[in-house]
Amino acid sequence: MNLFPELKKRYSGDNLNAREAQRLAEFIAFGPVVFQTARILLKWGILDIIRDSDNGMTIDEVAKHTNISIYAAKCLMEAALCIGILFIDPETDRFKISKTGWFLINDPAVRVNIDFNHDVNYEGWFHLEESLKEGKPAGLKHFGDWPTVYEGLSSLPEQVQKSWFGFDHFYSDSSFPEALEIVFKKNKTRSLYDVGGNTGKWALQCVAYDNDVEVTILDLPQQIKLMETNTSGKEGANRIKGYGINLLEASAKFPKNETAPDAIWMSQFLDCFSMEEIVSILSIAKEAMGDNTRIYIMETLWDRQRFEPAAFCLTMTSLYFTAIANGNSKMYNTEDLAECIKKAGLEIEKIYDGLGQGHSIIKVKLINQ
Ligand SMILES: C[S@@+](CC[C@H](N)C(=O)[O-])C[C@H]1O[C@@H](n2cnc3c(N)ncnc32)[C@H](O)[C@@H]1O
Repeated sequence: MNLFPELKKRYSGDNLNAREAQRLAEFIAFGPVVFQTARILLKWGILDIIRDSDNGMTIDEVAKHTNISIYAAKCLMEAALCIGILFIDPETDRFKISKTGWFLINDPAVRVNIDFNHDVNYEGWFHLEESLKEGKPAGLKHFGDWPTVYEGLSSLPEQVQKSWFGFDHFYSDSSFPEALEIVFKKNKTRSLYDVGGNTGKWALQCVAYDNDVEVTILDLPQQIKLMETNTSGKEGANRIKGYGINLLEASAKFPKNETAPDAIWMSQFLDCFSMEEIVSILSIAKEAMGDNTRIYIMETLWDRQRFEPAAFCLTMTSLYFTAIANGNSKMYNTEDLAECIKKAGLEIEKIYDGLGQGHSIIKVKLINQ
């Protein structure tokens, strides 16, 4: 595998000594309670008050300030010590926030991931084994009886929707400014199909970027309704059209206008499908392309991450796709997507890396154009 340098360094070889390896194995064994302890420390504001204290805090002080029992404070804070969220100042014997605690409080990506994992994934991952064996999202059952999470998105409980969209938007939103430059400045785009356009966030940015841009959002019919409510009355919304479609249906076709679109945009979309389905969707897209049309695939490809924690998040997120989303898709690497693009009879023209939180854009054209 052609990994980016930091990943290659980290993932080539077995780099821990025996004691570190044993500790990591126990960290894994207690993974669920490590997660819940950290989440509760954040939710109850315990990490905040310790950070804001002048000189750290004792267990009794935390119990008093947060109105919890000394027993609860002791359990949480002793566990936090061993997890590495807190440390004891050797001079004062008081608990202080570690660097890891600081990231838990301040890193927006960590907060989004905690909410996503607690509200959307936590219970579903109990069914990961079944999902892997059957290629079906067995962990989705407790939310509803849909074949994939996408049919259920608009009817998920409010808090679950909030965390799902928070996760989805956090990653794509931060890449949109650079993506706009690539799609509209480096390439002359006037008409764009936004495939899997979701709530219309990208489409709104496209029409605001340039007064001549027209966007058609292709998404599941129930999602199009949500998008229309979300975009209604906003600047340029009259240049956004919705097109309800299930791209997994055999008869699915992109809308056919007099001229082919300049751009077909797929952001965080192809990761919702198996490789076989991706080939089929790209083949459908190909039918709608003209010589000058380019497909822009924006994905967080885990092998192209500059920083290892990002690759970690992405390979873990793959298992959300397994247990909750659809049972057959993942966060892909470059090789996988390149294979699908080739099988669909298309060609990679260029790959732009390092957008926002670690997105790449694969620009795709018809062969020999
Ligand atoms: C992960 S979201 C991506 C949203 C957005 N493009 C972004 O970058 O934030 C995937 C989108 O694909 C849509 N989708 C999933 N399965 C689909 C299907 N079979 N046909 C059409 N759209 C689908 C979902 O409704 C959802 O809006």
